[in-house]
Amino acid sequence: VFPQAGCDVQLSAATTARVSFLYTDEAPVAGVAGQALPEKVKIVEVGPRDGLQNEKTIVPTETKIHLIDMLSETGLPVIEATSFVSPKWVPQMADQVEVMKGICKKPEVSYPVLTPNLKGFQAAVKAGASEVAIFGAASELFSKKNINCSVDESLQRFDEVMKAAKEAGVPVRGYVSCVLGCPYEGKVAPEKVAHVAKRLYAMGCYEISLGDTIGVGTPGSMTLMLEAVSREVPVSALAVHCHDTYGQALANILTALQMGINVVDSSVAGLGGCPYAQGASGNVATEDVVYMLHGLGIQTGVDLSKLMNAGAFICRSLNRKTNSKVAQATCKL
Ligand SMILES: CC(C)(COP(=O)([O-])OP(=O)([O-])OC[C@H]1O[C@@H](n2cnc3c(N)ncnc32)[C@H](O)[C@@H]1OP(=O)([O-])[O-])[C@@H](O)C(=O)NCCC(=O)NCCSC(=O)C[C@@](C)(O)CC(=O)[O-]
Repeated sequence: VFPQAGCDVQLSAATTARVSFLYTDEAPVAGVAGQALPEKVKIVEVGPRDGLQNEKTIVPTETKIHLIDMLSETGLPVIEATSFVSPKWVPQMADQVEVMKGICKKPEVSYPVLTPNLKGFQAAVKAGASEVAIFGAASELFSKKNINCSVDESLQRFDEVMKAAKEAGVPVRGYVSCVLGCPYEGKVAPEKVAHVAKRLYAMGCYEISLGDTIGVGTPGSMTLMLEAVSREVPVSALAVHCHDTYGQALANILTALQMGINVVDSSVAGLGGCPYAQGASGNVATEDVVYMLHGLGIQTGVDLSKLMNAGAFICRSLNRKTNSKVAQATCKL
């Protein structure tokens, strides 16, 4: 029977034997169709922020803290913890200070937070954040809806954040949303994405995460977009951030890996969606990304079993089913 709200993955010995292939990272495959793949991939877990920001009911702060603490035990190197945005715009993130102060930070894990402007940056640093992310868009209308300013105005605001971050020695990641489509403008030209990515990189962002905010991309559009962006920003500084609305996220990620990208954003249990992109489903599930990468013989450092327990915990807490295919399959075995 499929449980209503996730399932616990404390497997019996017999079941473990049947599903042990799920946990191996010793698969021999080094490439697909002759394409070189990276040996290691850095996974940026965005569940506590991107995953929860769209929840209609306010998730208790203790639940958020417990989720982050569970994720910290999985071997994930980066866990985006919360965002320092206006509580009027995203009420779910209003407890950002309590979350930052409540989590047990592990020295080997980074806990970046979103900061749309200088006010957010200053509050984040005060709350103990040692890494932040700024978030722009390749689409004018999305920029307006999401952060209430044009793309150019947003870049000016980010410049202020970058200057303050440089002074404080805080590394900054940059997001570009709507890289493969916009909920308000439709198709987005790869050149627009490349332009914003280039500006963020030139400002000093150490990594640019390319967001398929509404999950409409395919390996074809992903290839064209990455070709354009990689003419302006080194591939080694790019990450992909795929929502799975059309079920294309894993295929798109594999395409990105084949093009030399080795940083992938994902969300435990596939939680999430963007409050300013109606109908977009969550990020690709971290469990599914880890399963695919380990199956390709690519190291992530992530313990899939512990990750699935974190996914089961948050699904139980939110009283919903997991969106991870791997977690669903394991529950059925
Ligand atoms: C950017 C603003 C603040 C502009 O919002 P605004 O209304 O234009 O800002 P403002 O400067 O005019 O200020 C209005 C009020 O907000 C306050 N304020 C101003 N800044 C802050 C701040 N940092 N923290 C707390 N409060 C703030 C400010 O103090 C003032 O308060 P009041 O005087 O009315 O009481 C607003 O639009 C906002 O918070 N937007 C956040 C939207 C958001 O979080 N979206 C989701 C994240 S992006 C995403 O999910 C995509 C991504 C990253 O995952 C990648 C992908 O999938 O594509």
